[in-house]
Amino acid sequence: MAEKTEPEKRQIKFRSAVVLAGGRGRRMGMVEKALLEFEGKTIIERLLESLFKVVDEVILSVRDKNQEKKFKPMLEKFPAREIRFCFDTLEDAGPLDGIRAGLLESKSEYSFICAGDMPFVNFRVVDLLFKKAGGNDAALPRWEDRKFEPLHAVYSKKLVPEIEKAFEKGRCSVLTPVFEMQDVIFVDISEIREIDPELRTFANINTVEDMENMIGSAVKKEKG
Ligand SMILES: Nc1nc2c(ncn2[C@@H]2O[C@H](COP(=O)(O)OP(=O)(O)OP(=O)(O)O)[C@@H](O)[C@H]2O)c(=O)[nH]1
Ligand SMILES: [Mg+2]
Repeated sequence: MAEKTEPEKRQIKFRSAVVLAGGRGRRMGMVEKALLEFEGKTIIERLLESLFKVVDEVILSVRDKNQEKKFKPMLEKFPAREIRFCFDTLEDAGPLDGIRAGLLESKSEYSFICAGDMPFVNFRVVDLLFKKAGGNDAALPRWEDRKFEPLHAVYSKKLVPEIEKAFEKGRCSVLTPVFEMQDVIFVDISEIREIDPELRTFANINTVEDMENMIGSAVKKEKG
């Protein structure tokens, strides 16, 4: 994989987002995490409100029709927006199968892909990732210790054939196909920190404790 530092500037005109929601929420006791509510709003509503500031359509990547039914009522809050569902083809294969379904459903060459348990995704960071991805294969946030945020990144449809190859080899890790692409742009966390100093954009809710901490910090912010 070649690392590019100077991205070719090509503007992406139509932008899509794929929100992954097909997980089982095992660490939280099998709850529908995206539909968890705090301060009168669900995580998914917060996420969609932010995303629609910078994308033209959102695809909700769910397991199956049964799960779709649970999310349908929420769509009424976004009557003027283009929101569609896509469905997994494998059972419990994890986010990579949801990403494949989302990219295939997407009308755009480029999609921002994120987890549905991220209530504070920052639209300015999403905008930055789209700008970096234009003309390349992906824009992926990279931490100082070289860890990545593959579930908060922009990908082109070129990822789909790489996902197919990964599955053929029995690999389900999201990063496996990403690193097979040629032109992946890395966006250093320091650049994202300039937009979102506390990096709340990456916060995701995996446990009851995460949820309690998030509510606690929201209450503190209100008081302070
Ligand atoms: N479409 C789809 N999305 C998935 C699948 N597995 C996980 N995801 C989503 O990928 C994101 C990151 O996964 P996790 O944070 O581990 O969520 P989870 O799988 O529900 O939680 P745990 O069961 O506790 O690991 C979440 O938004 C999940 O909904 C899957 O098989 N299909
Ligand atoms: Mg998570």
